[in-house]
Amino acid sequence: MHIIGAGGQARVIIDILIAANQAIEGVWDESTTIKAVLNQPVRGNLKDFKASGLHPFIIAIGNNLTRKKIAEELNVGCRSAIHPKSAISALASIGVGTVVMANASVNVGTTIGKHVIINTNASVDHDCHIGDYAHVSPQAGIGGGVYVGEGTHIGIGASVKHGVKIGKWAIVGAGAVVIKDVPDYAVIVGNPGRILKYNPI
Ligand SMILES: CC(=O)SCCNC(=O)CCNC(=O)[C@H](O)C(C)(C)COP(=O)(O)OP(=O)(O)OC[C@H]1O[C@@H](n2cnc3c(N)ncnc32)[C@H](O)[C@@H]1OP(=O)(O)O
Repeated sequence: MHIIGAGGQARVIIDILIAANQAIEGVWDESTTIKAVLNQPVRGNLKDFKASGLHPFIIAIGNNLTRKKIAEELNVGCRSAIHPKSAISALASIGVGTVVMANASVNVGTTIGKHVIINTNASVDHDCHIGDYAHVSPQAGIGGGVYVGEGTHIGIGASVKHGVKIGKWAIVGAGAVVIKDVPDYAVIVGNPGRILKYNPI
């Protein structure tokens, strides 16, 4: 697998691939100063990678919008990375380019989109929909039947009540407790969650 990105997300994904006994072929990043990540050499930038035609690859970029932009440029040959110690229902689906980290759980009937991050210890319960390019942070808990729109970031330790609908490109702040629907682009903090502002992207 080729890794696009050479930051913290790349380190985590390389660790997952090692745990899953998958070979790492190289890392690709715009930085000219980072030469290697966890002993994996940086072989070139995104343009070099595109020109190489190499695959499969995974986009190891934490920023949801940047991940989307790169995914739209490199749309063939992408794979997901699933930690062997995650618990994914056989009746759930995981999209291409999605990362599921250690001790995360995805329950029955849930659909996870493409290029999503389900971070360490996150719990996504039954019959949820997690949109493309979303990120469910460590220790976040998503109840049954929750809808999360494209590009939305659920912050670390946040809780989302069952049945809630969260719009696209929203941010649920660290530790927030979401008990009612959240509009597109809203930034939610606190318990109960309230709108702090709107995400300007
Ligand atoms: C492996 C990993 O690391 S995964 C990444 C995990 N990271 C996260 O989950 C981060 C999630 N992001 C947050 O919680 C952020 O604080 C955000 C997006 C909610 C707000 O960020 P900013 O827009 O920079 O807000 P800022 O820090 O300026 O705070 C604005 C106000 O909101 C309050 N606030 C910010 N975040 C929170 C929060 N999570 N809960 C409660 N209040 C908050 C601040 O105290 C401040 O209040 P004040 O005006 O009364 O002083």
